[in-house]
Amino acid sequence: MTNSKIQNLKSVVILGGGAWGKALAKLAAINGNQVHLWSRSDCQPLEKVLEDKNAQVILSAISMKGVRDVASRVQGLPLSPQTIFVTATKGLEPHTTYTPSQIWQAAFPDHPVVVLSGPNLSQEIAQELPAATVVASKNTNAAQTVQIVFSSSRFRVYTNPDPVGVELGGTLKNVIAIAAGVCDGLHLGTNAKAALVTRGLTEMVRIGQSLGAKTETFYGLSGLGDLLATCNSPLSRNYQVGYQLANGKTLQGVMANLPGTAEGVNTCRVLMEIAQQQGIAIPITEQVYQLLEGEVTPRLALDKLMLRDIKPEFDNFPTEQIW
Ligand SMILES: NC(=O)C1=CN([C@@H]2O[C@H](COP(=O)(O)OP(=O)(O)OC[C@H]3O[C@@H](n4cnc5c(N)ncnc54)[C@H](O)[C@@H]3O)[C@@H](O)[C@H]2O)C=CC1
Ligand SMILES: O=C(CO)COP(=O)(O)O
Repeated sequence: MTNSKIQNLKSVVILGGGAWGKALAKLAAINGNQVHLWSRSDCQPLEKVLEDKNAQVILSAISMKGVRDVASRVQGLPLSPQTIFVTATKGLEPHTTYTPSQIWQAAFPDHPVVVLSGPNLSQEIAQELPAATVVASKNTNAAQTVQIVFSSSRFRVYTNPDPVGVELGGTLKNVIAIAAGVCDGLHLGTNAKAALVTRGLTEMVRIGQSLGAKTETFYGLSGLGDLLATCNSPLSRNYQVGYQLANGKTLQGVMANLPGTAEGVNTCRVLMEIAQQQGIAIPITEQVYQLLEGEVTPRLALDKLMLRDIKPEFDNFPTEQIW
């Protein structure tokens, strides 16, 4: 290894020993970084791990429901002021509607926070199949440091200056993936799936714009890229939720047997709060919400989407400039 490569090696602590935490730990370790994976079932307490490891990078792959709790535990610990926080969670906090990076940034206002998100089904990454992702931060140096930690011949990492957009792409697509699972579970065909995913992207952009994201980001890896991966793979837990609901299972039954976390279920509820507060039209999300609440059947949800008022494809289309 060259001297400059050795200088770039980091002490990395990964919080969360689920499917994604394990896959990311493996990616950082193959580059020679010193990696410690912590999970709440470990015998070593979090406080002891962070004191011992003197982490330069702390990455959280905790599911949404645990993020605030873990961030508060880390908050009281003595860390180097240069420590970079990376968040790989794809969810929204109920009631506050905060994204994970907003929780980490509020807990550590003087530290750089980087979002890592992209089309990254962990089982494929664990099998060492090629994939690409995005690391986004307002702090360019921090994003570049994290890019080096994870980049390899099997994992291509891009930087992006729009952390909100990157984080929301990974979060919002989970709800559309539930709808895509329903679409496939009902055998509605390729045309229906294409329409659903495309209109789903429109909803993601609308919400993203209202929350301060850049529209272009949704057409990149962390938006469209992750939407395509998750809506087309039975490896996605969110897709599985929709698929099994379409096959007559109850939400409770599906969740009881799901391997790991399907964040889209909680995200859908939070999105309904945001959309109602801000008057944003999100018809697909609304039908997913009603389905999850047991208020409609998959077939009725489909009919309600197909029979909405007819309208132009785009809001505010600049017709005179085009024709
Ligand atoms: N599995 C995947 O393919 C990918 C997952 N993600 C996201 O990463 C996050 C984690 O996903 P997975 O690892 O798949 O889920 P998982 O269900 O396999 O693991 C979740 C982890 O969070 C930990 N956790 C939950 N609450 C906690 C608390 N209060 N205190 C401490 N730890 C707590 C669990 O112990 C577990 O280690 C989710 O937000 C998911 O959307 C992102 C990209 C890919
Ligand atoms: O985010 C993911 C792929 O990028 C994982 O999707 P699921 O959480 O639906 O399994």
